[in-house]
Amino acid sequence: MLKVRVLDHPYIQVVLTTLRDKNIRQIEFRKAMVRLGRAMGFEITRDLELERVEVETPLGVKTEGVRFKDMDKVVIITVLRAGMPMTEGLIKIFYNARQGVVSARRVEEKGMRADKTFDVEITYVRLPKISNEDTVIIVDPMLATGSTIREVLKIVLSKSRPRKVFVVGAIATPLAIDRVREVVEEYNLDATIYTAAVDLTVNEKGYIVPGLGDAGDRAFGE
Ligand SMILES: O=P(O)(O)OC[C@H]1O[C@H](OP(=O)(O)OP(=O)(O)O)[C@H](O)[C@@H]1O
Ligand SMILES: O=c1cc[nH]c(=O)[nH]1
Ligand SMILES: [Mg+2]
Repeated sequence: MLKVRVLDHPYIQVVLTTLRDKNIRQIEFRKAMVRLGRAMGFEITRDLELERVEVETPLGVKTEGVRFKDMDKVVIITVLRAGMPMTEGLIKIFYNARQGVVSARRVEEKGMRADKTFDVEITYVRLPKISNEDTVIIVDPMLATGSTIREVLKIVLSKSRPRKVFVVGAIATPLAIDRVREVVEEYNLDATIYTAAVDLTVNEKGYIVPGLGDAGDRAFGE
């Protein structure tokens, strides 16, 4: 089953607004993407299981507290290149995560097909071992036509069957959400999309509208 969580924390919405602003330059954009990743990671931990623990304070007194049960069962997979700054933020929260990368490029030269799909070129995949107890977090800020995330999900699922899959993006469209849902249903996954916004459309070139432009180019240069 697929859940979709639009993270409406004011801090997240403020950072998203910065990212949308066309006047923000490369370094500021990349730093904002790192902040977004960290803030979203913070919110995503609401969905992690807690367990009660007892600790003793320096005053020699025992007190009850909590810890995340499965913090050491998290794998973060970054979709290169635009996912890198978000991962830098997320890893501050999921500090024990093992990490993998999938290098994916939407083949924009061929254009978007009538059914709003792109060819996606996957040139490098390097994943750690993923067990069926792990939560896999896939990071790509832009879920536009969903062509890329669909291919990435299929690659990850061809090699593993994690307990949960979290897809983390800055902006998702309903079309991309539907394409993720198709894969989730095909593989009978427990999955959640976390996004800071849902923008309704893509333009004729497949860019999210209003969106924030080309996330990879804005963070790293055209
Ligand atoms: O949902 P889709 O229509 O597939 O589009 C989304 C993809 O496009 C962007 O990557 P891009 O191919 O521009 O690579 P980059 O990260 O290197 O810029 C973005 O980071 C997603 O991976
Ligand atoms: O709007 C979009 C669509 C795909 N990739 C991006 O970086 N931005
Ligand atoms: Mg790009």
